[in-house]
Amino acid sequence: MAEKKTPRRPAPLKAATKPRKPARAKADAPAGLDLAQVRAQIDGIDQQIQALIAERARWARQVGKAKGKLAAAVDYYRPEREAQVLRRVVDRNHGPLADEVLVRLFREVMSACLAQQEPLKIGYLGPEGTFSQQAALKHFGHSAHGLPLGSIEEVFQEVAAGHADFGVVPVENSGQGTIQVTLDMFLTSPLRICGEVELRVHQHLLSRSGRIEDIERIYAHPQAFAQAAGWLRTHLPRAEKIPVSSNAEGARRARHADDAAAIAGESAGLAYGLKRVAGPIEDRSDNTTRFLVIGRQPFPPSGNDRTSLLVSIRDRPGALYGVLEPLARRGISMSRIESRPEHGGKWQYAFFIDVAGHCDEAPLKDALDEIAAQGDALRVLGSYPVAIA
Ligand SMILES: O=C(O)C(=O)C[C@]1(C(=O)O)C=C[C@@H](O)C=C1
Repeated sequence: MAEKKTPRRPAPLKAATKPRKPARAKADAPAGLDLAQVRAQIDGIDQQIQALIAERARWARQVGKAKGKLAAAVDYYRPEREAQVLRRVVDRNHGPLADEVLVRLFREVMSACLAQQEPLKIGYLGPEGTFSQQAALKHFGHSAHGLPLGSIEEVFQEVAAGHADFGVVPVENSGQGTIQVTLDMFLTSPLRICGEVELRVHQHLLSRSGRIEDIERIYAHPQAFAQAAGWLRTHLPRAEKIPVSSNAEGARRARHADDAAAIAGESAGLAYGLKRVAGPIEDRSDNTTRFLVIGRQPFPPSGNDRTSLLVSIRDRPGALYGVLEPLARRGISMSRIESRPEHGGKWQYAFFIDVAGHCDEAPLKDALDEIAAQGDALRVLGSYPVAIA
């Protein structure tokens, strides 16, 4: 039986001594081969790839055994290790496939290897076809089991209750800024951030008939209306805009009438049988949404990490300076700072701060100790690998 085979010892990694991304690793296949000969080459390579994937899967099982008896699938998941594997994939890549294509393939391989224990359960803002679902698949691969949920709050609740192993929630969009409900959930939730996902977001106008002249009302999430505001002003200035809880929910509603349309991703169009009227229609071509992976436990450093902090500051002169100065003095770069009103008191603010590094490693660890000693309430929301491709 395939499962009983003992995996062979792997050859040492050659990548360590290899210069980074030389112009071309191998010559192209010889010219002048006919179709059958080229396909024979591909068949041979497929056979090798398949054998190697099977061998890798057997080693991944061995890793599972080496971790000892663990209670659940979530205990086998190692985001820091996955990030290291994927960074090596990017470092080794000489083309012709793009880094993000190879990363996607290797994520799927790891997703399948991990699912041998038991698939991870991932909560996200549903229904089927949302960008949150795409982000969850991008990060955890198709072997994970998706749980579409009704709201961002519900994603937090289901992860906290242990019904989902992890959740994927949007936190900011490159054009529209913060998704405030997500940040506000961290004010009361004990959950940790254990990953981030960046997703290029392309919005499309979708409808049952596919004809722009039929459209009198448009369903979409308020963020999608904002991302496509310029296009809508030019092309459909009189259409009624109806906000809904997610773009996929808009697509679900728009499938029932010819005079309705939705703004959503192509996957929502496919899920609900809608035609594309126009797209992409986002005003900014680099439209990207950043998602956070939320879970119940912290993870060790991966070698290139980011840390999200939540600081509640007592009102005094220079209070924010006192938090930022220990970071700046150690040369720790800050990628984001955001203030939100605290639930506890009027005119009290909490600061969400993203910095480079892992909270268990110098120099960030020392800076955090110094900030905590000043008496401000400091919580590490999580240290996690910087998003890859
Ligand atoms: O290295 C591990 O700890 C594994 O379990 C193996 C593996 C992999 O397929 O490479 C699978 C799942 C983990 O999330 C990380 C890596």
